[in-house]
Amino acid sequence: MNTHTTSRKHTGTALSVNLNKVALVRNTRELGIPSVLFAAATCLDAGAHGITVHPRPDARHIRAEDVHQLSALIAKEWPGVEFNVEGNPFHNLMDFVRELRPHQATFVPDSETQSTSDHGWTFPEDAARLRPLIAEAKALGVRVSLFMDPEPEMMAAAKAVGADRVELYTEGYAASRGTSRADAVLALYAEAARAALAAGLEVNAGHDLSRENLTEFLRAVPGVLEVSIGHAFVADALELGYEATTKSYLQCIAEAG
Ligand SMILES: CC(=O)[C@@H](O)[C@H](O)COP(=O)(O)O
Ligand SMILES: NCC(=O)COP(=O)(O)O
Repeated sequence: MNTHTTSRKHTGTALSVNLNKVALVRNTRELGIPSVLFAAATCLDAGAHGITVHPRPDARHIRAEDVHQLSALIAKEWPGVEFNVEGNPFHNLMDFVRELRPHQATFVPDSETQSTSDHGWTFPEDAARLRPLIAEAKALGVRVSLFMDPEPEMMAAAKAVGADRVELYTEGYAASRGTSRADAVLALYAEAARAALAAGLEVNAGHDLSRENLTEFLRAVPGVLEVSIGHAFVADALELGYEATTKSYLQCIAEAG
């Protein structure tokens, strides 16, 4: 592979592809397929702006060697692409931050055994223990994003502990669509984003975003710099392939204006 120097400069929201579920399928046999690296290269070739992984402590999907290999691949072949590593900073995430210094670390308050991420940080309860780890990651040159529920009143506290960004946990939005609460829930996400921006934070979003709900979300919620999408993306890629799926999600972002 040669170095891909095509500019990754873009306006609007960046698409970061989460490869957890490629690794989940791979891990069901000892054959090394589907390849996480091939998935990353193909999605990046198709125009994705970044790669996200969530190496959980039980290595149910993304393993430590995946994180190291993706970090090396992006650094060597994709200088303009962002690598976002998610995890609980009180479990295994800081080891990756210290060793690999990814562009971004997304702090997620998951327990070691929970089936998926299902809540954000809370303040003031989490502030004292988060502050030094956020400072350490930033001192290493790593942008820190805190996984947060859409709670406008929590955004100033997220800024106060040193976060650069918040990632709005969007499962609640996805689940509300088609219900009587849909408009109110989407309005809450917009209010949370405005509160984050007013506090001096940048805004990411993720969890259960899909081709069905992405454009509506980005039209309603201001200032979203990055969406990280994995489960629906990989499901779509099983039917459409990585290239067409990447281009389809980029089109959803473009249609948001
Ligand atoms: C933090 C978050 O919402 C997702 O990024 C997370 O990576 C999902 O984890 P699973 O892929 O293990 O469900
Ligand atoms: N931070 C969200 C993410 O990376 C992927 O979440 P999902 O699309 O797998 O739900």
